[in-house]
Amino acid sequence: MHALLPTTTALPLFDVAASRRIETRALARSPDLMERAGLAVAKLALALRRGAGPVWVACGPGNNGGDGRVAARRLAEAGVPVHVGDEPPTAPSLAIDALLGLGLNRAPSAALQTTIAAMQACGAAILAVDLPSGLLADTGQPAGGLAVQADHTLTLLTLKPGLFTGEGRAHVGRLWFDDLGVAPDEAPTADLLGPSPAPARGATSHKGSHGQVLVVGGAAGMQGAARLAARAALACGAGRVYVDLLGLPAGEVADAGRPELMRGTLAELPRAVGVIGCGAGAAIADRLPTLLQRLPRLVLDADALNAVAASPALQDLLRARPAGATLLTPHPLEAARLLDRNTAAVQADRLAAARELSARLNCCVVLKGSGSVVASPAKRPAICASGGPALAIAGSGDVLAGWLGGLWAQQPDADAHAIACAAVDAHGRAGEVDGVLRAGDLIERLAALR
Ligand SMILES: NC(=O)C1=CN([C@@H]2O[C@H](COP(=O)(O)OP(=O)(O)OC[C@H]3O[C@@H](n4cnc5c(N)ncnc54)[C@H](O)[C@@H]3O)[C@@H](O)[C@H]2O)[C@@H](O)CC1
Ligand SMILES: Nc1ncnc2c1ncn2[C@@H]1O[C@H](COP(=O)(O)OP(=O)(O)O)[C@@H](O)[C@H]1O
Repeated sequence: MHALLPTTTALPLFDVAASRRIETRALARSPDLMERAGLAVAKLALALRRGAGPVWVACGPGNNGGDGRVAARRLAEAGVPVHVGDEPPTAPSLAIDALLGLGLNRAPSAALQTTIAAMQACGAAILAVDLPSGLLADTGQPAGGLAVQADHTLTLLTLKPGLFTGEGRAHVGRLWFDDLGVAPDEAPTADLLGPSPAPARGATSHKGSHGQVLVVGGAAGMQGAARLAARAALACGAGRVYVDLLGLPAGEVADAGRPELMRGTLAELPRAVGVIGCGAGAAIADRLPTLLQRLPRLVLDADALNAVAASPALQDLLRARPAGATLLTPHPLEAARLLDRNTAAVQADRLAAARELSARLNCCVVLKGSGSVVASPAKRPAICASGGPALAIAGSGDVLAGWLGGLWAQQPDADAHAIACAAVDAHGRAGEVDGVLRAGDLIERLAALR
């Protein structure tokens, strides 16, 4: 058993169906899995309980409750006062949520809701067994809108996608993992991202070795977005970064605060990585057909995505591009527009939405938000484990778009999926601070962690 985050390596994720298959095969070899699960819960409970009061174990009707009952027995054997039941004891030293795990298949019943509310109000920390009760393991959504908000979750046997995306991070608290001694024996449903190495910079390299980025955006009044993207690409290590600012005459300086940035256009830079759409406004729609047909590698964000959503012709152009050459970075509302549905429907199953969009448009898709999802046609999707609410700021998406472009410029042989996985993880790690960041500070943190 160990605390899981931050992870230093990529890890496999398994949805409910895959977890059940792995569990079934493991049970045939080792029928004592529930004993192991309960023992692991008891050990963690011993470390987490505060004070001399009883450990309250709330057990549900299935095997999740079975884990809880084993944990209660083990704690009692260790001399700890234990209370098993739906109502809290006086002054509990810890509450163990063993109501519902993988078997959750509907909104918690009224009786379970009462127990969940009592647990939430009992004054002790909550340790959830496998999953916070009420949280759907595949999507990270609370079934029927209600799920335990745990202080700790000890997940068992497999890591499930819903612990990391959707509302998962708001419910799991600190995440612990015990594989119960079982090595997964099938391919994962998705990968949990770990850090990727920064692109190498050879001793004799020069700026021409590190690629070019062309940021197209910045309509009148929105130049900041394009400049943030350009500054991020520069900080990432791209050799030369140019901006085509739609709202500024060509002779005007690219960015007075960053003299390293240059003005440029598609005609001058036919091999650059395009970062298109940051602060671009509606004018980008007319530019997109040429950009989509000419630039070999493209990152589309913000207004470029809205233009694509509104135009079947642009969608056809996207589909016609080679595999691995295009990266889309929608937030949930932009993804909803692209999929012609509402934001809640996208959030209800983020993995599925990202996969569907990537298949429809033949692109790598980064569906942003807590637990960003990276999906590409014919590839296993990935979920970002890093990041937090400090990233919920204006311009943080522009910084991501620029970082993606900067990374891709330096790694011309990498496909969109690999670039997306590396950049999204780095962006998240740079955003792990208390309080809030400003987008400019985020760029500096990204550069420092590079
Ligand atoms: N089978 C095994 O040996 C192992 C099972 N494990 C545990 O078993 C859990 C899965 O067990 P189960 O498949 O029995 O599933 P659960 O215990 O999660 O829940 C299934 C039961 O809850 C009921 N239920 C589902 N949703 C409900 C709702 N919203 N309101 C009220 N009742 C609801 C179902 O009708 C069923 O009776 C895992 O999460 C894990 O904790 C682990 O111990 C690992 C080994
Ligand atoms: N609570 C959060 N946890 C993790 N990442 C977050 C959170 N809120 C925002 N982010 C990340 O911050 C970025 C915000 O992008 P976006 O919504 O496009 O912002 P903007 O348009 O202001 O640049 C995305 O990469 C998103 O995943």
